[in-house]
Amino acid sequence: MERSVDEVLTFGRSGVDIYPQQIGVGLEDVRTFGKFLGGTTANVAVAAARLGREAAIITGVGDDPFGRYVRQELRRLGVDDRHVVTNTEYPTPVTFCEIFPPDDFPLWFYRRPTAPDLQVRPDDLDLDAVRAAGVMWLSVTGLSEQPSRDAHFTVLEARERKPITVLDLDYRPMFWESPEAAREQIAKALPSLTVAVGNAEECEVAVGESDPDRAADALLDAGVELAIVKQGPRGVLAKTRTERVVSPPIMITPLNGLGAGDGFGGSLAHGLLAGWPLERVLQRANAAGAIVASRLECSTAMPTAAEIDTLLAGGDPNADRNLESLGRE
Ligand SMILES: Nc1ncnc2c1ncn2[C@@H]1O[C@H](COP(=O)(O)OP(=O)(O)OP(=O)(O)O)[C@@H](O)[C@H]1O
Ligand SMILES: O=C(O)C[C@@H](O)[C@H](O)C(=O)CO
Repeated sequence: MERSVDEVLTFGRSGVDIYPQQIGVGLEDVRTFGKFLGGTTANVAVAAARLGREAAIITGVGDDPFGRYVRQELRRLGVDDRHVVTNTEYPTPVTFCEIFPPDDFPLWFYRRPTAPDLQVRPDDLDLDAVRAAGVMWLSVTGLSEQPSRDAHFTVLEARERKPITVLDLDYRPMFWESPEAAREQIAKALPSLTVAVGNAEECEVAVGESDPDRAADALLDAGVELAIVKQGPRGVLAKTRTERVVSPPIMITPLNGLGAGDGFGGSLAHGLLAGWPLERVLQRANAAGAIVASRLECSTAMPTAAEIDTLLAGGDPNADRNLESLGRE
């Protein structure tokens, strides 16, 4: 039976992550790579699916083997691909990274002049699905160029500020002429959102504040009901108009921090839908982010609820992982 309502519907980047299997060396010296589903919003959808949510993604893929791989992998990981648009003009993008633990993970995007996920048009959208979704999750990159920008604002209009409508402040400078250009579009979007989530640097771009408290206040002033400022290995700050919660990080040995924010995001969507107290939502999202940071890749690194429980109980959520997925040869 075809599903009609998505609990978590994301909209944005998808592609293939080609990540090195040697750690601590530049791409010029990497010998072998692994192939994984990637793209921040694809990862968030997978993270939510892994936690038991019915998740789907609006995105575009090329009419090529990597596009077929993205669809196949989305389905394998529990994400519905019925809103995925096949674009015959541009290839599915690939993304490389370099892994220099504990905190340096340069990303190399191959998606010029554009990628299918930024070519999704307002006409491609199933607005009934957009309106019905429990969580609608958008990211800032989707605002960076047309026709994706119009499609994003069409989604926001259709949602009529229905909770839970989230903007991931995810700012990747290569997609923008300047931080100011991004800030202009984010400012237009913020009044239509109920949740904004980003790290301190992204908050600086979005609202001109990198201090976590001031950034959260500025996001609330701009119209959201919940503002979350992620601070990597320093944990998170979340604010509503009546509550302020600081959630400490869960210690883990980091391998590749890329995707930690997406693991956090999928778990955040799950916890907000469950209606848990903010403190529990954040604690589990932090644990999810930490687990992803301890693994090589992004999408297939997203934890199950049992793995989050294990980490929170002081155990090792990677005890049963194979060595390759932990970046060890
Ligand atoms: N090294 C780490 N150790 C423990 N927890 C971590 C670590 N890195 C990230 N986390 C957890 O994951 C959450 C999200 O990570 P981070 O702040 O790096 O997101 P991000 O900047 O959006 O990352 P990305 O966009 O690369 O996925 C953090 O709030 C934290 O709880
Ligand atoms: O988000 C992206 O598009 C980059 C990735 O391919 C990768 O999955 C990642 O860094 C997730 O945040």
